[in-house]
Amino acid sequence: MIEFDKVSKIYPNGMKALTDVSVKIEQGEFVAIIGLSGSGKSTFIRCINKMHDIEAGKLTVNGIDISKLKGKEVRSFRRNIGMIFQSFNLVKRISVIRNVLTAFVPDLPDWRKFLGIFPNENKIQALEALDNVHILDKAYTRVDQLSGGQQQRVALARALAQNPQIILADEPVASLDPVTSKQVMRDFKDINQKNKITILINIHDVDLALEYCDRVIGINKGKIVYDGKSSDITQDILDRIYDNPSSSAEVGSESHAAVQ
Ligand SMILES: Nc1ncnc2c1ncn2[C@@H]1O[C@H](COP(=O)(O)OP(=O)(O)OP(=O)(O)O)[C@@H](O)[C@H]1O
Repeated sequence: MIEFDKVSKIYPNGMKALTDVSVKIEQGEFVAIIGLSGSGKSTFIRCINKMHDIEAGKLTVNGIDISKLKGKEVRSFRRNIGMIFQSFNLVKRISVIRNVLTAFVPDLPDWRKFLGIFPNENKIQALEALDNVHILDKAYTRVDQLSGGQQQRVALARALAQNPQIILADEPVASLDPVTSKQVMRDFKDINQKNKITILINIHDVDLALEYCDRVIGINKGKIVYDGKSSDITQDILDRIYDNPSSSAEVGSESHAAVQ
């Protein structure tokens, strides 16, 4: 379980990005974090894997108070958390499988790291992860020959190969076209249901959030203003989350309806 208890995050420049945030996320949930640009969505998910330290409150992950973790403990804690970025964060000039294999590097003895030789067991795990996201046929293709959607699937396979309990995804579909975005969201959903991995996604596309995620957390100026089922979201709730509702925040707005 991930538990925020009155968590506040203040950046060194004095910007209060999260204020008194309290929320619990159970193992196996699929949660969308929505809100205006700058509302604190990335900060929220990045605090969970300690990419950002918190200034007040308590943040526990599976009972561990993460503020207390140091050095090696942080690295081993992060092994349980896969991170996906909008920009994929892959090494473009090497093959898909080698990118996925990087998930195993921290556990390799130095001689293997030095020679870049992975045990067969790791190769099988990497291929299984690629199969899980329906991209096994691209295992030996160079990443720079793949489309954006395929690259995001490789990033997802790399996260899966870590065998994580939690996946944090920071705007994973923001740079993808609408059709590919849906495919990638479906992959997240499959993984969530099949492997019972907790998935938290920051997402700007409200329709995608409502279609694929079970729970929505709405953040406005660093505070949670909605936390509930996707199916309970109404236009009034979206207006509260987005202050000044724009077309992008409307459920089934024309721009999104066009892609369905
Ligand atoms: N490293 C930083 N130093 C100072 N302020 C920061 C830093 N990172 C984020 N902020 C500020 O904290 C607030 C929350 O930022 P955050 O990136 O969490 O928002 P967001 O909702 O993810 O935005 P977006 O949707 O644009 O990615 C913003 O006002 C932002 O300018």
